[in-house]
Amino acid sequence: MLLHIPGVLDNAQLARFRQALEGAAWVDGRQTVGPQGAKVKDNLQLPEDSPLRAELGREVLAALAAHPMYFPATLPARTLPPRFNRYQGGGQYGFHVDGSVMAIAVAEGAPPVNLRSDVSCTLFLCGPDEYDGGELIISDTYGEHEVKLPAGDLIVYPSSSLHRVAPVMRGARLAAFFWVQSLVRDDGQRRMLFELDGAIQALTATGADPDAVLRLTGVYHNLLRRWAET
Ligand SMILES: O=C(O)CCC(=O)C(=O)O
Ligand SMILES: [Fe+2]
Repeated sequence: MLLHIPGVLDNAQLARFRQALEGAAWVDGRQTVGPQGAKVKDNLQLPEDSPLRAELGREVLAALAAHPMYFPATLPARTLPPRFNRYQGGGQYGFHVDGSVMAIAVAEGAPPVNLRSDVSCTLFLCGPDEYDGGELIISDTYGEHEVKLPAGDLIVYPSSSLHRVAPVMRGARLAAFFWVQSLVRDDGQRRMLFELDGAIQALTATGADPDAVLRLTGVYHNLLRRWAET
C-alpha cells in the first residue's frame, strides 16, 4: 500500500529542522548500504551517531505518534531511528530494494535487536518548488509511481518494492527516512485493516448504529489478533 500521510510536521517544526540541517556536517550516504546499493547511491546523510540525527529523529517519532493516520497505516512494532538525507548537484539513488533485516539499538549497553523492514517511509522536509527532480519513484505491479510531496508530508510504501530517487538537478532535497517492522507483516492484510479502520471511524463520525459499529470493531480486533506478530 502506497499511502500519503499529510501534515506530519508543522511549519514551525520544519523551519527548525531546516535550520539545524543546513548547518549540519553530512557524510557520504553509501556508509549505510551494502556493495549493491553503493553502486547506485549518490547522496549525503547525517552520520549514524550524530546527536542531531538522534534529536530530530525523536521529534519525528513523536510527531508520527501524534498523527491519527500513522498508527492504523503502519501498525508499528519496531521503528528504525530516523535517518536524514540530502540530494543535490545531480545526486540520486538508483533502483534498489531495501535491506530486509536491520539491526537496531534499543537501549544503551543492550545488544541490538533485529528489525524486519515491512514498511519504508520518507518524510519530505523541502517543498516541491525548492528543487528540480528528486521524485521518489516506486515500482509495483501497477507500474511506476512518482512521489514528490509538500514539506512535512510522509509517504509510506511496502519495503518489498523496487524504488529509486531521481537526480536532483537544482536546489537540494532534504528528507527523513526510516523503516518499520509492522505487527502485520503482509501488506495486503495491513491494507484491509487500514480500510476497515477508516470505515469504522467514518461510521462512528456520522452517527451510525452503535451496535453495528461495535460488531465491526470486533471484527477489526479479531483480524488483528489473528494476523499480528508481537
Ligand atoms: O530519499 C528517499 O526518499 C528514499 C531513500 C531510500 O530509498 C533509501 O535510503 O533506501
Ligand atoms: Fe530505499
